[in-house]
Amino acid sequence: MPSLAEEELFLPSTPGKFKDKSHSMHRQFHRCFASTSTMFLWALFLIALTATYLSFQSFVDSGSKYFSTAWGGIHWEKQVRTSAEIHRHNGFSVLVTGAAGFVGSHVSLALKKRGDGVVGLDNFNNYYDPSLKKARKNLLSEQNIFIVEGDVNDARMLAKLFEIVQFTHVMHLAAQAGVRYAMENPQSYVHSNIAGLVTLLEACKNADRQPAIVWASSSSVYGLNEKVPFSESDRTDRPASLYAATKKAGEEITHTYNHIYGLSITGLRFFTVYGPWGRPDMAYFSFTRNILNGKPITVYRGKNHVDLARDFTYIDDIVKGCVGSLDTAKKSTGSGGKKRGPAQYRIFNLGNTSPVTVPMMVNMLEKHLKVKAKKNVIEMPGNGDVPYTHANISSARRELGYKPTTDLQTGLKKFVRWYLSYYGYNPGKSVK
Ligand SMILES: O=C(O)[C@H]1O[C@H](OP(=O)(O)OP(=O)(O)OC[C@H]2O[C@@H](n3ccc(=O)[nH]c3=O)[C@H](O)[C@@H]2O)[C@H](O)[C@@H](O)[C@H]1O
Repeated sequence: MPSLAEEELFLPSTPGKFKDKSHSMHRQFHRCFASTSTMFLWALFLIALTATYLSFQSFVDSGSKYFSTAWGGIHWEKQVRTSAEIHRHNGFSVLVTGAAGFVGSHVSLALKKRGDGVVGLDNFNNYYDPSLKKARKNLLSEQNIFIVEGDVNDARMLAKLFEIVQFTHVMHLAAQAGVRYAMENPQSYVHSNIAGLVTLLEACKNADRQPAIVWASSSSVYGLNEKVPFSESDRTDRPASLYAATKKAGEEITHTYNHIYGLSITGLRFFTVYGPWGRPDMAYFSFTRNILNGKPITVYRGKNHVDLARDFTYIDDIVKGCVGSLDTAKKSTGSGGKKRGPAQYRIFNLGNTSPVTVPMMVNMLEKHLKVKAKKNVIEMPGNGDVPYTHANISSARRELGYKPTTDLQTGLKKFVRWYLSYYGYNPGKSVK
């Protein structure tokens, strides 16, 4: 029997009307039944809702599988195969990720020129003007280098590429670059530099002939290290930006894949790479644009009015370092996900070994552009920047034959010449 309190709960809300007890119990049963079935229906509804949400999530997560029609098909496979063809004795077939990027496009052209097979991969994202990436793509296409449009997070697409081509090497340059942008869009760094790296390493480790991997780390891993010049054995456990932290994480992640699966790994710590076809987000590039447009530039300065300095490194020198790394990389030892012996693991600084202050760099630009800059000098905001970089390159010199030959003055002259030929002297034209 229901208690009074329970009974009261089921009393009709309309007061003043008499109901006999059996009638009331019958109604209670009905109400009880009705409420149980309502709850059941609600539960069903919630389950259906959760299932719909989860399947939508996985649909979105594997977005490129469903949204991208940019890869696959007989014609696409033929383009990949043709692009990967080797045209020299003992040549390589290299998958270059980030091939429509600054360093990626230069490295791809250098490899193709000497007869290696090159297949590019790029997601053409809009971190900076995608039309510049398309222009680089056209440049590569003129040299018969095909760039697959896709993301390194797309495991199915990578598996397909490895099924079509037995890559001897992977030059992994796809990344979310930029030190300060990490505060605006932290997730993009995790997506490309961590998740994307792992997806790529998984594909490499599963390949039946595992490729040797050379990939782009960064000088930013030295973070708050004060010992100069920076040597590969220096501390790298105090990153100053999320960008640096993801690159440092990349070094640890590649180490585990080397250790567990026998992948041959070479990590290259690039020092502020600049030159023709460069990245519009970098200071030398955006300063050039602003100076030509008569707009002010913001020059950061360190504590106590100390100028910031960078070991600016010219693109052609970096390309030589990349190619030298590929040439000296030993084979991976595993196959199909199984390690068969210890594999090579290396890290090199690729810098210029002669830091130049940012105001000096601006002076050089003014000279080449023949225009005076309008400078706003402000104290460096706490946005991930480090005051000074300087590479010790003795390891790269010894093991890769790396020897930078272009000083900043000469390199900026070449950059300005390219900039003017590409954009024209066109004040008012905006470059993203
Ligand atoms: O070696 C690296 O690992 C990194 O190099 C590059 O980073 P950075 O060395 O920071 O280059 P970059 O932005 O050109 O700033 C140059 C200088 O100008 C100063 N700077 C910058 C912007 C500005 O508006 N004003 C200014 O003074 C700024 O404070 C700095 O002192 C790559 O972008 C990065 O992807 C990564 O590869």
